[in-house]
Amino acid sequence: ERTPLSKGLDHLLGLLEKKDPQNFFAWPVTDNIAPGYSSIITNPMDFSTMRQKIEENQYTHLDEFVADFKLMCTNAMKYNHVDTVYYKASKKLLQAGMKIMMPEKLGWMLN
Ligand SMILES: NC(=O)c1ccc2nc(N)sc2c1
Repeated sequence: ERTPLSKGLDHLLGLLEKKDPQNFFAWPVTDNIAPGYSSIITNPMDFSTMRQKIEENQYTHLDEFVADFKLMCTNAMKYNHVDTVYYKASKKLLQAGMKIMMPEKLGWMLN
Protein backbone atom coordinates (compact mmCIF):
# COMPACT_ATOMS: atom_id res chain seq x y z
CA GLU A 1 0.00 0.00 0.00
CA ARG A 2 3.04 2.25 -0.31
CA THR A 3 2.48 3.74 -3.79
CA PRO A 4 -0.58 4.40 -6.00
CA LEU A 5 0.71 1.60 -8.28
CA SER A 6 1.10 -0.97 -5.48
CA LYS A 7 -2.35 -0.01 -4.16
CA GLY A 8 -3.81 -0.48 -7.62
CA LEU A 9 -2.01 -3.78 -8.19
CA ASP A 10 -3.16 -5.04 -4.79
CA HIS A 11 -6.78 -4.29 -5.75
CA LEU A 12 -6.28 -5.92 -9.16
CA LEU A 13 -4.75 -9.02 -7.57
CA GLY A 14 -7.78 -9.36 -5.32
CA LEU A 15 -10.10 -9.27 -8.33
CA LEU A 16 -8.03 -11.91 -10.13
CA GLU A 17 -7.83 -14.19 -7.10
CA LYS A 18 -11.65 -14.20 -6.92
CA LYS A 19 -11.61 -15.76 -10.41
CA ASP A 20 -9.73 -18.78 -8.96
CA PRO A 21 -12.20 -20.10 -6.33
CA GLN A 22 -10.50 -23.52 -6.23
CA ASN A 23 -7.20 -21.81 -5.36
CA PHE A 24 -5.35 -23.70 -8.08
CA PHE A 25 -3.15 -20.64 -8.51
CA ALA A 26 -2.88 -19.44 -4.91
CA TRP A 27 0.49 -21.05 -4.08
CA PRO A 28 3.59 -22.31 -5.89
CA VAL A 29 2.97 -25.72 -7.51
CA THR A 30 5.08 -28.42 -5.83
CA ASP A 31 6.55 -31.52 -7.46
CA ASN A 32 4.64 -33.48 -4.82
CA ILE A 33 1.22 -32.49 -6.17
CA ALA A 34 2.45 -32.15 -9.76
CA PRO A 35 5.09 -34.78 -10.65
CA GLY A 36 7.97 -33.37 -12.69
CA TYR A 37 6.61 -29.81 -12.52
CA SER A 38 9.93 -28.12 -11.75
CA SER A 39 11.56 -29.88 -14.74
CA ILE A 40 8.83 -28.79 -17.16
CA ILE A 41 8.11 -25.26 -15.90
CA THR A 42 11.23 -23.11 -15.83
CA ASN A 43 9.58 -19.87 -14.63
CA PRO A 44 6.91 -20.74 -12.05
CA MET A 45 4.45 -18.07 -10.93
CA ASP A 46 1.47 -17.97 -8.57
CA PHE A 47 -0.71 -15.39 -6.80
CA SER A 48 1.25 -15.50 -3.52
CA THR A 49 4.48 -14.72 -5.37
CA MET A 50 2.77 -11.87 -7.24
CA ARG A 51 1.55 -10.46 -3.92
CA GLN A 52 5.08 -10.64 -2.50
CA LYS A 53 6.43 -8.83 -5.56
CA ILE A 54 3.82 -6.07 -5.09
CA GLU A 55 4.80 -5.69 -1.44
CA GLU A 56 8.49 -5.56 -2.41
CA ASN A 57 7.75 -2.96 -5.12
CA GLN A 58 9.16 -5.29 -7.79
CA TYR A 59 6.55 -4.11 -10.31
CA THR A 60 7.31 -0.68 -11.77
CA HIS A 61 4.64 -0.84 -14.50
CA LEU A 62 1.29 -2.57 -14.94
CA ASP A 63 2.54 -4.57 -17.92
CA GLU A 64 5.07 -6.39 -15.71
CA PHE A 65 2.20 -7.49 -13.46
CA VAL A 66 0.15 -8.55 -16.49
CA ALA A 67 3.14 -10.55 -17.78
CA ASP A 68 3.38 -12.51 -14.50
CA PHE A 69 -0.35 -13.23 -14.59
CA LYS A 70 -0.07 -14.51 -18.17
CA LEU A 71 2.99 -16.59 -17.22
CA MET A 72 1.07 -18.19 -14.34
CA CYS A 73 -1.80 -19.14 -16.66
CA THR A 74 0.35 -20.32 -19.57
CA ASN A 75 2.50 -22.44 -17.23
CA ALA A 76 -0.67 -24.29 -16.24
CA MET A 77 -1.61 -24.80 -19.90
CA LYS A 78 1.86 -26.17 -20.58
CA TYR A 79 2.10 -28.61 -17.67
CA ASN A 80 -1.52 -29.79 -17.47
CA HIS A 81 -3.14 -31.74 -20.29
CA VAL A 82 -6.01 -30.02 -22.10
CA ASP A 83 -8.58 -32.39 -20.56
CA THR A 84 -7.72 -31.50 -16.94
CA VAL A 85 -9.55 -29.18 -14.54
CA TYR A 86 -6.30 -27.24 -14.15
CA TYR A 87 -5.86 -26.56 -17.86
CA LYS A 88 -9.53 -25.58 -18.22
CA ALA A 89 -9.38 -23.34 -15.13
CA SER A 90 -6.23 -21.59 -16.37
CA LYS A 91 -7.73 -20.85 -19.79
CA LYS A 92 -10.86 -19.40 -18.15
CA LEU A 93 -8.78 -17.41 -15.64
CA LEU A 94 -6.61 -15.96 -18.41
CA GLN A 95 -9.65 -14.76 -20.34
CA ALA A 96 -11.31 -13.31 -17.24
CA GLY A 97 -8.06 -11.60 -16.25
CA MET A 98 -7.59 -9.97 -19.65
CA LYS A 99 -11.10 -8.53 -19.45
CA ILE A 100 -10.36 -7.06 -16.01
CA MET A 101 -6.99 -5.64 -17.06
CA MET A 102 -8.20 -4.09 -20.33
CA PRO A 103 -6.10 -0.90 -20.69
CA GLU A 104 -9.05 1.50 -21.09
CA LYS A 105 -10.42 0.24 -17.76
CA LEU A 106 -7.09 0.89 -16.09
CA GLY A 107 -6.00 4.03 -17.86
CA TRP A 108 -5.49 5.68 -14.48
CA MET A 109 -2.79 3.13 -13.60
CA LEU A 110 -0.94 3.35 -16.92
CA ASN A 111 1.65 6.14 -16.82
N1 LIG B 1 -1.45 -24.43 -11.18
C1 LIG B 1 -1.28 -25.69 -11.63
O1 LIG B 1 -0.77 -25.96 -12.72
C2 LIG B 1 -1.72 -26.80 -10.74
C3 LIG B 1 -2.34 -26.53 -9.54
C4 LIG B 1 -2.74 -27.56 -8.73
C5 LIG B 1 -2.51 -28.87 -9.09
N2 LIG B 1 -2.83 -29.99 -8.38
C6 LIG B 1 -2.50 -31.12 -9.00
N3 LIG B 1 -2.72 -32.37 -8.51
S1 LIG B 1 -1.74 -30.82 -10.50
C7 LIG B 1 -1.88 -29.13 -10.31
C8 LIG B 1 -1.48 -28.11 -11.13
